[in-house]
Amino acid sequence: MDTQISVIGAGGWGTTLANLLAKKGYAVKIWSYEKETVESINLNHINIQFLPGIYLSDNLFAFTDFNDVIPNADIIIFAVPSTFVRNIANQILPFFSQKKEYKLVTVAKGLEYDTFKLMSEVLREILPKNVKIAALSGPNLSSEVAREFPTGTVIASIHEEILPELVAIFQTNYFKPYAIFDERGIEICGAVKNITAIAIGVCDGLKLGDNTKGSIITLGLTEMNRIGKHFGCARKTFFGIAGIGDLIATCSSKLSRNRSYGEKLAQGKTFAQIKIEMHGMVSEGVWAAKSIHHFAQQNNIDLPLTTQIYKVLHENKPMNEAISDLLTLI
Ligand SMILES: NC(=O)c1ccc[n+]([C@@H]2O[C@H](COP(=O)([O-])OP(=O)(O)OC[C@H]3O[C@@H](n4cnc5c(N)ncnc54)[C@H](O)[C@@H]3O)[C@@H](O)[C@H]2O)c1
Ligand SMILES: O=P(O)(O)OC[C@H](O)CO
Repeated sequence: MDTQISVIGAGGWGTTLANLLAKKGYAVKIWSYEKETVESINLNHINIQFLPGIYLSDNLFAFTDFNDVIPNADIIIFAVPSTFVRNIANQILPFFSQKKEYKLVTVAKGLEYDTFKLMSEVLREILPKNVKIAALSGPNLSSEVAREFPTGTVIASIHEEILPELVAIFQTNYFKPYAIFDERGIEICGAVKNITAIAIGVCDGLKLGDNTKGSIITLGLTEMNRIGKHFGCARKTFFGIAGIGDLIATCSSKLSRNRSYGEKLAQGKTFAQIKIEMHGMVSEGVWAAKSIHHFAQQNNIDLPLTTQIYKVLHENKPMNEAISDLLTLI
């Protein structure tokens, strides 16, 4: 296993992908923002904060210094939440060698909230041309993948030639990547489904019914499609595994941080309480709702679900009112 693989970001998903590859036999290096996570992985083979309960492979080595993980890597998995992507990309920039080619796979599910840029766009803006970028997205709740539950995913890139190698690297007997070319499409799907998941969590917290949730998931899919159309994405991407597949998984799962964020909110918890309960994990949909709402306003895209969730999260609109306003708009 000569390919050198590094993962930037040791949250639930970065650690899961790193461990999947380490279990395949690659010696995987993972960079963590938190020093305690590095110690937890190296000394005890567990990521106690972000992936508790999963024993990590002896082939996984954690670091806090980019110099240990970037220069010699062939494949880099970029797994920090979208809010931190620009900052971390700027930090890793000096560590790339000019003399070799890198493949970088972005797995974050969010947009840059003030510029509306996709993560691949932010990364291409900052990183050198010898870094070829791809995106990976799908119905991939980290602790299910970590427990080897059969799961599909999609890898997409404008550099078609790198896809076969990436598919082969990630493929296991429980994780099946499909290559497609609609990189922007899968990134939009990943960001937008989180808003719907928060809405479904609100329905759960308010103890509303399955009819309500079915209506909202349908609206979420419609909105995904509308935004995607604006970005020139392929319609079939939204009806594929990274679109409706991830929408169903995230909205129906007790494990989803976005769905439980909405549920906790509807149970009357404050933003501060929820933040403490999430102990460092992120709910990307909170920022996606703001970003996509403003983007839609500026571009005259009608997104009633996103608008209502934005109002609940950022303008303190009562949740019952938001759901009933929404369903009269369907
Ligand atoms: N967890 C999942 O099931 C899952 C699955 C697919 C995709 N994703 C996506 O992967 C991305 C990474 O999320 P995650 O779930 O691995 O993380 P997480 O929510 O489990 O953990 C938060 C992460 O943010 C990092 N962090 C905190 N402050 C930071 C800072 N100032 N600078 C840099 N990093 C900082 C932490 O070190 C940690 O890695 C997100 O976009 C998420 O939507 C997550
Ligand atoms: O826990 P969530 O809500 O961030 O969702 C995780 C993954 O994106 C599900 O595919």
